[in-house]
Amino acid sequence: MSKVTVLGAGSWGTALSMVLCDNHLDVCLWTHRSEQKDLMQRTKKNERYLPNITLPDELVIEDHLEEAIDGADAVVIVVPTKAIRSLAKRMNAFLKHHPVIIHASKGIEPETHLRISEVIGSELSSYSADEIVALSGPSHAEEVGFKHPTTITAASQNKNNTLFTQDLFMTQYFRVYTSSDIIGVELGGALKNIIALGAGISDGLGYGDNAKAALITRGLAEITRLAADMGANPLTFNGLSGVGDLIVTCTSVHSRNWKAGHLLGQGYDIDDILAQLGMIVEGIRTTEAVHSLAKKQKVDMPITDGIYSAIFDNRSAKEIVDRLMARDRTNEMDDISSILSDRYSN
Ligand SMILES: NC(=O)C1=CN([C@@H]2O[C@H](COP(=O)(O)OP(=O)(O)OC[C@H]3O[C@@H](n4cnc5c(N)ncnc54)[C@H](O)[C@@H]3O)[C@@H](O)[C@H]2O)C=CC1
Ligand SMILES: O=C(CO)COP(=O)(O)O
Repeated sequence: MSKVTVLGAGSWGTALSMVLCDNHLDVCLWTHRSEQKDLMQRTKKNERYLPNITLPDELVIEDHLEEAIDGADAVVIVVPTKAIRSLAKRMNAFLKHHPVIIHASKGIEPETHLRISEVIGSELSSYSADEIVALSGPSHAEEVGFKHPTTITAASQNKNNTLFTQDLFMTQYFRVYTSSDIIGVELGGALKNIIALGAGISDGLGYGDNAKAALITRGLAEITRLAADMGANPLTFNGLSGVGDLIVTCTSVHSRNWKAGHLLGQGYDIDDILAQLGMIVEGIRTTEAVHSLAKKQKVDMPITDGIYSAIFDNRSAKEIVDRLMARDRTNEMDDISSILSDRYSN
């Protein structure tokens, strides 16, 4: 039986551990807080991050990193992206063997503009980013915890590792597709959080479905534009980790990014919002990263610019929407035509 270790006992790490347990794997869930380990062991619940779900008896909870990864055939990293680099650094000191490394976190490092697989690959001395697998798609932990049908994509340059990951996670209620476009899959998962903040802002301002559909559609156009510029296949954005994740995050009551945007739209202060939610809102850090990345790449991202102004320059949500609506007139298909002609002109 394969041993799979999940690093990060938040909502997503816990839900993914349960999927792996359903596949009768030997699953170890690691938390960096010993009090959380004790509580989860005692109550068989992860009350703070995934309430109302009972953890399987066979799930092993661990708080020692070295013991958690010892002998694992696969290690699944699911911590907030701000903790990825330091965790990978710690892992590097303990890794004596070569498990398949999978990550399910969604973001971009603001200081380097690196994707998560690139950050992990840069810290693990015996790995390259090309062999890391990203698992990403429309998948709220709360629904996976209830075993509601969910689809997701496992992406890597290493085909064997994507197929291995598909085997590990595929269950009756959790369907895993594979892809070789890890750039598109990782960027889709990261960038949709910015647009979800925007969808929340729009709802918080009391605007309706027309405004939200506009944000989702024009948001898709601008995140596809940046991703294609970074080397992604634009068609990946028609898939689960593109439009699929955009829809679920912009429209679901479970989304922390949507919730944070909703409160911003209602006029609350960002620090108060984060304290109130008590869970990671990746879109904030990703907005910071993408604001500077888009400037560097000279890619036009008006919605991202607006969200950045609302969060980091204290501009009112209403002013941001007015500014977006008053932009120069344009042809709807201009950007997608130029992406396709750049990609297929040679
Ligand atoms: N919650 C969800 O439905 C989904 C989340 N994700 C992604 O998964 C990643 C993790 O998110 P969640 O589990 O939702 O977060 P969460 O906010 O539910 O939990 C975060 C967890 O990370 C732990 N943590 C914080 N700093 C840490 C550190 N330095 N070292 C180790 N552990 C640390 C916390 O103790 C907590 O257990 C994020 O990048 C998120 O975008 C992806 C898909 C679905
Ligand atoms: O990525 C997610 C669903 O696919 C989770 O989104 P939130 O982080 O906004 O809750």
